[in-house]
Amino acid sequence: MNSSNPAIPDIRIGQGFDVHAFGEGDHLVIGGVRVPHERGIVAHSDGDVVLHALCDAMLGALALGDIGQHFPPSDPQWKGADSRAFVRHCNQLLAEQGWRVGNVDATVVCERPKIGPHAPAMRDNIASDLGIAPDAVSIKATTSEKLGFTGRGEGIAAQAVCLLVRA
Ligand SMILES: Nc1ccn([C@@H]2O[C@H](COP(=O)(O)O)[C@@H](O)[C@H]2O)c(=O)n1
Ligand SMILES: C[C@@]1(CO)OP(=O)(O)OP(=O)(O)OC[C@H]1O
Repeated sequence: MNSSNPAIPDIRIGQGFDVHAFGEGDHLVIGGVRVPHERGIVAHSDGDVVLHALCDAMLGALALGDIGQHFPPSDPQWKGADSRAFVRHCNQLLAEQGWRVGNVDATVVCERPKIGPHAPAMRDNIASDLGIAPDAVSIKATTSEKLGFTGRGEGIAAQAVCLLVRA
């Protein structure tokens, strides 16, 4: 238990989920990695579903709202934004409240592109932005067996969970 307040446990858990539609373009940004693709992404920012799900997991762990409340899609300053900046900002919010991320586990859902070859670079990016080891960051992927919007190749989804521990 937390030595300063025995009523507050020393761990918190958060989860996040995000979806973006495919649109015009020739690449996606996933986990901070530019992945060549025959479609682009429809989004206000760079549309990085993994990092958006991660931000929501981090914010959710401390009940700090969601990504749209911190970085409103109506705000022009986030147009085309690098979502790694959102992750670093969320990490700073956690640090200010005395928390750090213990580990992250994320799953990307899409038929294509193949995520596996890019997963090590995504893990490195996230680990670097959170100041934790790459082996505390897991990136997995699955198709949806050609079912639903991801199965039809209309878009991409990601979910993430993270554990927070006292800094
Ligand atoms: N976009 C994707 C989807 C899947 N993978 C990898 O392929 C494995 C099999 O996927 P199923 O949906 O057929 O179970 C999956 O476990 C991933 O390793 C991928 O890299 N990128
Ligand atoms: C990231 C933000 C930034 O304005 O916009 P989008 O890139 O459209 O992505 P979304 O997942 O809809 O999250 C909301 C916004 O915070």
